[in-house]
This record gives sequence, C-alpha cells and structure tokens, in this order.
Amino acid sequence: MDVFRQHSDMKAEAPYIIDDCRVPSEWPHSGNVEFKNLSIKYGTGLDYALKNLNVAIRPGEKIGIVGRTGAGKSTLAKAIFRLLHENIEGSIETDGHDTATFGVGDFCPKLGIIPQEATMFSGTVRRNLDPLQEDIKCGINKRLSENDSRFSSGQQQLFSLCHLLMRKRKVLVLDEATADVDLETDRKMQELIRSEFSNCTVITIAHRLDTIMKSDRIIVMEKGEIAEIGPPQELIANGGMFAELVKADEF
Ligand SMILES: Nc1ncnc2c1ncn2[C@@H]1O[C@H](COP(=O)(O)OP(=O)(O)OP(=O)(O)O)[C@@H](O)[C@H]1O
Repeated sequence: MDVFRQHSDMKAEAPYIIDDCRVPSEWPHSGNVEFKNLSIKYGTGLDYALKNLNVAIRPGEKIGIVGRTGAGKSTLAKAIFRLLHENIEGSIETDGHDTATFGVGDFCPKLGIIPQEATMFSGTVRRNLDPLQEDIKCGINKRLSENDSRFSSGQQQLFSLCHLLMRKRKVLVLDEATADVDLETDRKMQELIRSEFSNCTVITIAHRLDTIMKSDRIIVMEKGEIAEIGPPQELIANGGMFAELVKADEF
C-alpha cells in the first residue's frame, strides 16, 4: 500500500481515482501553482485556518514560507496534497488544472514532498527509496524493521530527499524538511535542492530563516493570511514582519 493510498483510506478522504478525470501523463509539465481565493477550515464552526489566499507561483520558482506557529503554513502544504478536502473554498491550480478535479491517488504521486515527519517503511532501503516501485536502480537491499530505531528523524528526512532526487517532480513541497538536521547539513541539503531542482518549483516551509534566505520570494503567513510576499532582501528593506523575524533570529 503506498503512502497516498494509506492517506486516502482515512475517514472522509478525497476520492482516490476519478475515472472520468485522470491526470494527463505529462502533468505537471511546467510547475505553475496558483492559489485562487483559497480558504480552509478544519471543521464547520471553526475559524478559517487559511483565508482567501491569492498567489501565483511561477514555474521553477523557489518559495519560502515563514510565519509564527499557527499561521497556516502546514495547512497550505496539506491543501496542496488535498489531505484536507472538506470546508474548502477556492482552488489550487497546477499547470492549468484544478487538482480538486483529480483523484488523490492520481495526482499526489506526481508531486514531491518531504513531510515534517518522514516515514520509514519496513522492508528494504530500496523500498524506502522507491515505494511506488518505479524501478529505480538504487541497488541497495539492506533490510529494515518497522520504525527502524537505527535511523534518526534527521536521517529519515535525508532518505526522503534521496527519494525525491531519484524521482524528480516538477513541483516539490518541503514541510520543515530539514528541521531535524544540524545547520551544516541543512545548508548542504538546500544547496543540493537548488542545484538538482533548479527547473522545479520548490515550496519550502521553514522553521529556520537560514533555510529560505536564498528563495526567489518569501511568503510571510499571519493568522491564515499572506501578510507579506516578495524577495527576501526587498522584505528586509521594507522593514515589516519578515525584517522583524530576521532581526529576532539575529542574522
Ligand atoms: N487538525 C486540526 N484541527 C483543528 N484546527 C487545526 C488543526 N490543525 C491546525 N489547526 C489550526 O489551523 C491554524 C493553522 O495551523 P497550521 O498548523 O497550519 O499552522 P503552522 O503555521 O503550520 O504552525 P506550526 O509552525 O506550529 O506548525 C491554527 O489556528 C491551528 O490551531
């Protein structure tokens, strides 16, 4: 069972496959991601976790997302993969297709993610690098036991990066993907991501500002809304929230 089917079997999941709306084989071809009037609640009667987001991310753009705890950063990542699909208004269009029209089992494997908590499957290292059995020639068959305690969470995040490197996707979401590695490893991972995914759209949710300082644009989230958006140096020069975050981080 792959990771997307595991999610789709959870209660009230989005359809896994929609027979009359299958994902085109070359999708996504450019990596344009557009949030249009996107608002999300976790339940009827709750406050909006995201409020009326409107932003077009260009093909190949590197976007850093920052904000205080509860600002809506992870909700945005979940929305891209439609792990939330109820109480949603507006849409997310990737290369011209509203992803809500596709089954999650169809479109999620076409995007790449390093989640906050990377998962190791039982079996082999090879299975962890190629869970969808796309016949990647990694040549590693070392056996792992369930939740293998020999791998730290940082090492599991490195596995996720290797997995992405071996099956490149046009759109990647890194949700605090380097949170559990040291600063030096984080820098190396960011360099690798910039060089290996230079033609891919990369949306990075960061808990360290250092991780996203070389992004093309930064989105600062606050209470579910976009408070600021622009190149990092421009935001610093403007002296707003991002500048305050950088100052507090003692850059
Ligand atoms: N499962 C949930 N049920 C109800 N509300 C939730 C749930 N998950 C998040 N929220 C709420 O949605 C809002 C946005 O949360 P989200 O986790 O997206 O923020 P975040 O910026 O990623 O925070 P953090 O940096 O702490 O991970 C918050 O008000 C949060 O309390």
